[in-house]
Amino acid sequence: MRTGIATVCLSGTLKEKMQACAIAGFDGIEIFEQDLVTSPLSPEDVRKMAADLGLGLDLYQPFRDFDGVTPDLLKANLRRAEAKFKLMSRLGMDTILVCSNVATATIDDDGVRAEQLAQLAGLAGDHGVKVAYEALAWGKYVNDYEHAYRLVEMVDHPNLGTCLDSFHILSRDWDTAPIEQINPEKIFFVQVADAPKLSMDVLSWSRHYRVFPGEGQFELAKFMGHVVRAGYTGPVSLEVFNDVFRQSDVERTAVDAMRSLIWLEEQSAKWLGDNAGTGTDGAAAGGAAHRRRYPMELATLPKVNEPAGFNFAEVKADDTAQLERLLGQLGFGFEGRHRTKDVQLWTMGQARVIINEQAASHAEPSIAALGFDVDSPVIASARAQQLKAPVVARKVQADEEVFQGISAPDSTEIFLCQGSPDGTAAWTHEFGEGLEHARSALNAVIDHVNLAQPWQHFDEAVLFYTSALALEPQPFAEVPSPSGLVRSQVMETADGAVRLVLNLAPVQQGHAPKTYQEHIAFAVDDLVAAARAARSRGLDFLEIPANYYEDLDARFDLAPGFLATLRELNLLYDRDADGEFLHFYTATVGSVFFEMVERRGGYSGYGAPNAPVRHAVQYDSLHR
Ligand SMILES: O=C(O)c1ccc(O)c(O)c1
Ligand SMILES: [Mg+2]
Repeated sequence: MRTGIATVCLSGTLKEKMQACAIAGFDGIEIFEQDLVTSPLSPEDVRKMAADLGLGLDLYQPFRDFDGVTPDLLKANLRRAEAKFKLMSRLGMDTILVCSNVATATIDDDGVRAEQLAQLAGLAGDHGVKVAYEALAWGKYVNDYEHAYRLVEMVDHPNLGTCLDSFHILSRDWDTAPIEQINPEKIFFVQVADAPKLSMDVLSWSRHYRVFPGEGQFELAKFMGHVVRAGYTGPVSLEVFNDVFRQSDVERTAVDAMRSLIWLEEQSAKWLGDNAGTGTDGAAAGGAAHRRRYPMELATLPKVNEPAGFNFAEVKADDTAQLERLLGQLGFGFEGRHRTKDVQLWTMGQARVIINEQAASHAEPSIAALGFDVDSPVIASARAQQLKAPVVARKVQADEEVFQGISAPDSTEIFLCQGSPDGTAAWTHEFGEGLEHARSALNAVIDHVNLAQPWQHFDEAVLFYTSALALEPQPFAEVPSPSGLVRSQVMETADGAVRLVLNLAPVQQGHAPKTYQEHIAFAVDDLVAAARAARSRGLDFLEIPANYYEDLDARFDLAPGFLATLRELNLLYDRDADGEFLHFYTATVGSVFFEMVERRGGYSGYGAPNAPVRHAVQYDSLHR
């Protein structure tokens, strides 16, 4: 698959964008006109720079408001087009994108449009240029890709084809199957963008909220599957208008973009494999053995299953005393220090927490690393590296388990660990030599981990966990807090064994105390007993206001004794059709706090209705 990206996706100058695209490994780029017009580089400079960087200049765009106009306007439009064709020859480019008219069209007649597009194609032919006509979702008369293709067929000129843009097609819910009926020679270009499903006007949605494939909710593998089945072999190019990406670090965004295409390529191949025999090549029915080969080559990745569970969580601090005290009060047992490193192991059943003492001096406690149980750490690591995840190096001694580590977008270190059927971890014997192990009596597992994401890396994180770790993004929620709305995105495995909650913290204001916090939640069988035991050990609970319990009673009509227990122990409660959820939070140390939960029945949520209470109490304790 030939990969591409439009310069409009990125921040910086044209030169910076081109360099970042080359570093990220793109085959080619689309030059967005604004980037050239505002550049000090001459077209010849750009042409040379692209050649030096090994980047193809695959598309010049956009050329707007051409078709369906009065004769006067047509003349002016042809003159404008000719100037661009001449410019393209200086750039060494041969394909221009012409979008359907959104502003100046006054004649809604396919005959007239075809006639005008024929004149454009003729002129383009004189200059060796190919015109890719794209239906914008908000085009005045042409806003459907099938309509755009009908016009291309009517004109029937070798220099006129169509551009398929996944956003314009999927935002309007157009059926993608008919793409397979398009003559592949008439598909001059394919653009891909994902987006969250929002209900708003399509132009604003397109100009601000597009994201890279895997970061939104569009069925892009299916879209691409139809494109591949049509027989298209040209560039598959990202065109993502996004307010965040346009102001983020250009090299990093380019890598995020490349990751999305590598992942999309794999997912498209998978879709084709899973849907063999369902398309126009149905004659080949019979499944993978008879799978037809398509002219576009799709690369795949090392395959991984979703992780089976958390192997460990690691918190890091300069002064670890508070963390040790909290874990002890929760019921964790100290399993000793590592034989060669300054780290401690604390366990409660299968919940393993490492306290890392190697933090920079004065560093506040924070979540530093997560370990996941995978089938094969080597294969999972190979996959992550092919998806351009940065590798984390950790020193190990000869006889110690080697962890395969990658760095998540928020810098949390992710370790791919060898899972075991009974949930134990082989590396624990490296801790506490000669120590009488103070095993905790409680049976517990890590239930979920909640990580605060920097605003500029939120979408990148969703793609990272989706593509590298096979976690599934759930529809995101917005949780009100005193410092703003917190966007909350659950990423989890189908069986719920791994649950990660990504929170987009409100932007920090001035010198206000750090309001975003992260936590690790442990699931136990009997939360009330665990809370009583923790209280007897002096645990500092997050104190829940009385108003909360009145509201809870109004909503759920709880037995008075049960309500009194919840109130007495600062427990929170939720219930849905599947079951019940009880939980409590500890006070925060640095940016970390802990949660203990009990899931009853098939409850699979996170107590989302209680999240605003937690945010408000935490805010209050920071501002007291
Ligand atoms: O928003 C636009 O105007 C615009 C321009 C060119 C494109 O290819 C596109 O998809 C959208
Ligand atoms: Mg487009």
